[in-house]
Amino acid sequence: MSDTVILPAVVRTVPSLQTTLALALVASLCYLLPFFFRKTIVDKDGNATPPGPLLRYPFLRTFPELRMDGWSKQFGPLFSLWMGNQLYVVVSDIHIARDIFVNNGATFSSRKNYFIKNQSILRNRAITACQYNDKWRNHRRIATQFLTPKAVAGFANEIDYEAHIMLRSFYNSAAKGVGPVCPQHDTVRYALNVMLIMALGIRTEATTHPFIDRTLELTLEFNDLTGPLSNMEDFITPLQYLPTPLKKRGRKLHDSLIELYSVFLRDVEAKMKAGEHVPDCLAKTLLLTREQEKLDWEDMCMLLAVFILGGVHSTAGLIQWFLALIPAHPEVARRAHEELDSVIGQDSWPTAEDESRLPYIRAIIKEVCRVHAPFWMATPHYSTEDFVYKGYFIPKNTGIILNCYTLHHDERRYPDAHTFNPDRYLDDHLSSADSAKLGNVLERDHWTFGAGRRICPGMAVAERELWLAISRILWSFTVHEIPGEPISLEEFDGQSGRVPKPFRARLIPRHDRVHALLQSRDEITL
Ligand code: HEM
Repeated sequence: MSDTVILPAVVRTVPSLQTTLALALVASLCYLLPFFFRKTIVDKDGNATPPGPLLRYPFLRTFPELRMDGWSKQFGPLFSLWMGNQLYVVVSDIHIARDIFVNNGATFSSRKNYFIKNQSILRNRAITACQYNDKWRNHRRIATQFLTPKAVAGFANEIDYEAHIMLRSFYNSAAKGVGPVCPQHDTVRYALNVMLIMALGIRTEATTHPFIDRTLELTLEFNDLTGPLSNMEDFITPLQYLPTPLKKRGRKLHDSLIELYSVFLRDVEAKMKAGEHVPDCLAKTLLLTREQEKLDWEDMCMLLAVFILGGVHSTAGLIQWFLALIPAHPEVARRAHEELDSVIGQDSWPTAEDESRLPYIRAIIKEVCRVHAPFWMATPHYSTEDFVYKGYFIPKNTGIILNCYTLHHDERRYPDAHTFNPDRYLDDHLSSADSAKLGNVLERDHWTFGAGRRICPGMAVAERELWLAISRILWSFTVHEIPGEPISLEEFDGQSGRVPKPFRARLIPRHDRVHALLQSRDEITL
């Protein structure tokens, strides 16, 4: 008998090494590709999510609005975008914006629970990080008591005074028009003081006050950690379990915010207990109503913090944009000066009440807001139900982006949109807050303050600050570039909230009354 072993048939069918590797590769690709490529979701009636780019972009952080603008032209005014595991729908048309954000606000007014911004830093507080729930309603109502036009009018003297002090500081630091002015610090201090007065009943009485630097440090850190589309950690869940540097910074920022605002809150509390006078401000209201409103200590600190985080760089940035733009537009400055000289004259300067008499200056401010909206994609909203819009499926838990950049450069609404041209607003007599309520969305001035139920509650105070600052700068000075120091009109990339790159300018007093008027008030302590 032969010793030959006959192998069973099954052994002969074992795949070769190459085949095994190929199969493993296909299996891995099947598993991995969905992490890199878009997925179209279809509802039970066959409606699919809007079209959009093929790849997923969890890293889209620098100037995402320019990418969005390109995609809106490629895929249409309602397109979708995947950031890692998160689907976004991007709205780039004003009619769709009204339908989604305003008419269907019940579905599109929540916020994504971002890991860094909402869970780590703000801990679902500070209004902006609250989901669409009773807590958000409650916190927004409490803050709004200080932000309605009527409430803001109650702070008229204080805001007027802070505008005066900012102008005086420009004048003094410019050595009466001879030297250069670097407007960053004074504009930020102006907006900061207005927020501090409303939130805490205090102001920084010196330009070198350490609180200015500390607040700015924390605000810039917040801006850096919380882009409008946010971070990889928000879109790639496993990263949340790793000790990433961003995670550490987020936690540290949370602790720093609580620590800083606790000091102020305790101070107000101590004064109230001691029976000392505390001016009406948010902190006082919070302490008086904390039980009735069911507020914990972190709720109160974060409500105070959001006045500074939301209301300082946004407003200051727009004033800086105005100062950066105006030297390049002498014709605009000339017409503004003509209007001021004929309506106000040189014996006094513009007040809040003069706004309706100075339509060209109001138009300049609206145009600055349009051309340099600090939040080009507002703050994305989040859907809480499945929704079908004109045959497109928008699933529950989709991020909704208001693409302000594209809306503000729509040639049908803003002819010659890339040109700075205040004339386009000459017939617009409304405040931005009133304009946002217009039934005809084509007449809304701009979308810089967002839309729908989440629209910026700080509009009235921001508009008053912008008005007093810009009308008075125009009344007091002509603004010039310094020879050899061209002012860059490039956006400076704070992740959330764009300001110009730091620059210097010359502010030359326009007439003899400027000196006397600016020196007529001194710094005070509150
Ligand atoms: C020119 C200055 C300002 C600009 C351009 C601005 C812009 C915005 C934008 C775009 C949003 C998001 C809106 C949306 O989700 O649709 C927002 C929200 C918010 N803003 Fe402002 N803002 C400014 C000033 C202020 C001021 C002075 C405050 C003062 C407290 C403030 C407080 C807030 C708050 C609390 C939210 C969150 C609202 C919510 O989620 O319900 N903002 N702002």
